[in-house]
Amino acid sequence: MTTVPGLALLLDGHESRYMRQQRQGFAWLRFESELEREYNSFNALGFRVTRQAAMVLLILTLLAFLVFDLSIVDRATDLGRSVLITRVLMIALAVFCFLRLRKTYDVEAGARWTMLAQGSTSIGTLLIILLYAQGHADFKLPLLLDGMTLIFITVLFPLGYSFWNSARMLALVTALGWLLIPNLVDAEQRHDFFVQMPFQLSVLTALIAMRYYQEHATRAQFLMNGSLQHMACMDGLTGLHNRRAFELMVRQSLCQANREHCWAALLLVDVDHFKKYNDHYGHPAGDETLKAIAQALARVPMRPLDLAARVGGEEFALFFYDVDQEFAEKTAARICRDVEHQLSIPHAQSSAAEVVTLSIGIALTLAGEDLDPLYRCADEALYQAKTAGRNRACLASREPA
Ligand SMILES: Nc1nc2c(ncn2[C@@H]2O[C@H](COP(=O)(O)OP(=O)(O)OP(=O)(O)O)[C@@H](O)[C@H]2O)c(=O)[nH]1
Repeated sequence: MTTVPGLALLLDGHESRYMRQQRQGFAWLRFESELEREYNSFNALGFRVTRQAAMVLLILTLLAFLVFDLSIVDRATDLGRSVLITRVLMIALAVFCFLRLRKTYDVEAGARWTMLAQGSTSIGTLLIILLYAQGHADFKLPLLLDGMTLIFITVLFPLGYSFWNSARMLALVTALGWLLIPNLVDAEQRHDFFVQMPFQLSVLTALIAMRYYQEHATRAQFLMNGSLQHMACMDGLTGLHNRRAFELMVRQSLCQANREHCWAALLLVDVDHFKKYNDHYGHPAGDETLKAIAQALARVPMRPLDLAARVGGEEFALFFYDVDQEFAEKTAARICRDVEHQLSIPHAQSSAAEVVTLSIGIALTLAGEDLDPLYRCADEALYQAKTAGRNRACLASREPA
């Protein structure tokens, strides 16, 4: 599988796991474990409607067979009764599967359910094939295998089972079918059956090959979607979240903070005298400095809802969930210190220090607050930090709600 050159170029240095998987290839139709789980839920959602439609079709077909059987089968005989009982059981199983499919949205439950569904599909398929052969034997009809092929198409395509699972199921069902059918039919039908076997084998191989390419294409589409989504949320220069993704995630976290009655802090971080830095050292050096600062900032958020993002040219933002004023002030002071003393990037034109420094505006949430007023407050605090001499953090003074 080749990667799309344009995307690879854009993601230079910040390769997403989707792009990495695309580069590594997936000829065996398997991704690394976390991505595989994500793909399974993507696939399950994609096939939800077709699976349900296939089950409805199956139920209707079985009902039609039942009506047909009721008109031709002699209910007084053991065979007649067993045919009807089997049909009713198959309809009950199909209805049960259909109801389960309607309920199963989440993948964890789906994974447990898939094994049961695949097991019953295999048994159901084999039963249908054997009943079909038995029926042909009883009524002395020529034994055609296209019915079997139709069932295989259903197993391979609309049910959305993975390539490997459907290939295993079909291999097992075909082997058992080929083993058992010759014992159910008479010599003439057995002859028909053996004549048709090579044809059926080639049809089956072609179907499985088609399923392989279909799954490969679905996986490629999944990786492409993931890459594009990743790119839409990521800043190309630094690899941090971009402003759009940051705002989206912070808004969600603020809703959660309101529900859980906890505090959150927004830190707006701005590089001091960056225009002078660019003018003096050149734009490429400016880019390298932004990357180094971004790397330092990316190490600060430690918990799942904490975030670091690049929200403007030389402006970054940090969000911390469920923290207090002391944490926010200490963290901001530590960031300023680390960039000044540990990164220690020379800045001959700065009035704040001899190295690149940061100014930070801190704002803590008030109850029920949205991002916009919080952002404005952090921006005002940042302005205070700038006017107070830069290379420092200022906390926005706020009225409690
Ligand atoms: N190298 C580089 N420079 C950028 C990038 N984005 C924005 N800038 C520069 O960042 C500079 C920001 O300058 P100003 O907004 O005047 O702020 P400043 O010079 O940092 O001054 P203070 O913020 O007041 O300390 C501009 O010169 C922009 O060209 C970028 O991606 N790479």
